[in-house]
Amino acid sequence: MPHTISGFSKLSKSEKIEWLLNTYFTDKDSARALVKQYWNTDDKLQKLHDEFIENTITNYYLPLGVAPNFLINKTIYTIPMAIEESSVVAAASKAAKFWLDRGGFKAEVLSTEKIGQVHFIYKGGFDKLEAFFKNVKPKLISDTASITKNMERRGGGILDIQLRNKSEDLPNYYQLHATFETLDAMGANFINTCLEQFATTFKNEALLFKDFTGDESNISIVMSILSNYVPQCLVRAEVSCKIEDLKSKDIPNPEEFAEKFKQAVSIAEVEPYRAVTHNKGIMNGIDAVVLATGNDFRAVEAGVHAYAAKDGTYSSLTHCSITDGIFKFWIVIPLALGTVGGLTSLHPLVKFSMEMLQKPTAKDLMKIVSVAGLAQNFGAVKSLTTTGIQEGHMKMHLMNILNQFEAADTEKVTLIEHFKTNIVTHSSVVEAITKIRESGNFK
Ligand SMILES: CC(C)(COP(=O)([O-])OP(=O)([O-])OC[C@H]1O[C@@H](n2cnc3c(N)ncnc32)[C@H](O)[C@@H]1OP(=O)([O-])[O-])[C@@H](O)C(=O)NCCC(=O)NCCSC(=O)C[C@@](C)(O)CC(=O)[O-]
Ligand SMILES: NC(=O)C1=CN([C@@H]2O[C@H](COP(=O)(O)OP(=O)(O)OC[C@H]3O[C@@H](n4cnc5c(N)ncnc54)[C@H](O)[C@@H]3O)[C@@H](O)[C@H]2O)C=CC1
Repeated sequence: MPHTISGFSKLSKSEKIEWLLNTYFTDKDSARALVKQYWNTDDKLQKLHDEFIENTITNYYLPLGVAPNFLINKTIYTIPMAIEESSVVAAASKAAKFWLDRGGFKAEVLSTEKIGQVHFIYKGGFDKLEAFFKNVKPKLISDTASITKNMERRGGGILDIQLRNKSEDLPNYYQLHATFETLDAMGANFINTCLEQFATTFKNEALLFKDFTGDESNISIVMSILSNYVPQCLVRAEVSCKIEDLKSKDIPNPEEFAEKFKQAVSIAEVEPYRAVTHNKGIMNGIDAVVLATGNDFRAVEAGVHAYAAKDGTYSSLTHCSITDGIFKFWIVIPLALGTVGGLTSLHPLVKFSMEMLQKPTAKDLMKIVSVAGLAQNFGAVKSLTTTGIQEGHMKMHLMNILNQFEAADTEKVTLIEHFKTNIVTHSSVVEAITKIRESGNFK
């Protein structure tokens, strides 16, 4: 019967593993061997990974794939993608190759402003609070001088602090709503440190403000934290070409394709059930690059989906137009990314990815990630509106099914050949593998 434990965090790594094995596993030797099999043989490298998080017992691998041939604003990139799902890297690569001959991707950063808030409770008149805020605002800024000095030297720092009255939404609730420029850093730690200093100064100065009476001076700070909703940290990526230039092996009738593609995007703009899946397809590309470059994918996910719902209904992040014979397809998304800080200079494979991306600035990375999302969506919607998604997806997923059945290399060769001309479904693969095994040819 599993039991709880106190002081688990203080145990050594081996002790933690032994506790787990004794508590949950019947075949302890196999479980121990598995955990250890995933340790890196280089002890120093393993220690680095152990120390990224807490209570580490082993490593959890994800494949790192690459999608070549991305032409973005006249530069060619090979994009690193860390993802577990088959066909994503292939679809991105295929879309990159498709647009390579059609002018490539154009991307531009529209804005780079990050947001943080001090949430507080104030019991008194708003006029007095406003007067206090005006009075204390310069000190809020000056008290953070030691924190912001380096960021300001680089050209960033605190952009503004506003007082916001939210008391109609929640009794006595107000905010300091601050905006920041964090340049090549995602900025979470910088922003949170500034906010906590704002909170301290704000609370202390309120106690001294002579116009506050009674309860008014006793401001209660609820919390100070950055927002992962960054609608003023936006990037736009686009592809476009003449409709007739869409013609290719898979697109024999470009007019019909363009219309149907645009309809598919329009459906995702108005129908939330479709929009969620449409955007999931976009996030296949975005998350994979965000992960490969050591960025915070939870922060990106939360911010992107909030942006998709900004007009009150969850909607598509991409858009399509056909005007004067020109097919245009674009994405606008908020992305708070870093190319310094966080894991970016610690994880060896992140450093490798950054070098492959030609050492991007945060703005460069915003463009690359938005393009990965757009390309991914192009690949998925192109398949959906032509062959259907299963043909390509299952072609790539075939290897996973074969591995589930522990197919030998010889069996794989035969079955891959067989499925070049047959439809891949889970049951058709099971049937085929059973058949060749029963024939006794390979085992
Ligand atoms: C899967 C493909 C690319 C096959 O497409 P294909 O036409 O069979 O590929 P091909 O063999 O003719 O190769 C053409 C190019 O595709 C790429 N490619 C092709 N195969 C590979 C491979 N093995 N490894 C790496 N790259 C590959 C590669 O760029 C290659 O060029 P080359 O390298 O030969 O010069 C195509 O059918 C496709 O793009 N399908 C869409 C798949 C997709 O979107 N998958 C995402 C997962 S499904 C999902 O989660 C999202 C979804 C669909 O629900 C979202 C939504 O609903 O919107
Ligand atoms: N809600 C959220 O999203 C939260 C996220 N986090 C985590 O915070 C981390 C990111 O925080 P950061 O403050 O970005 O990282 P960080 O704490 O590593 O700081 C990066 C620092 O790099 C320095 N720097 C050097 N060159 C710079 C340049 N060119 N531009 C800008 N800064 C430069 C700055 O001093 C900057 O503060 C991520 O690991 C994230 O997962 C932490 C708390 C909350």
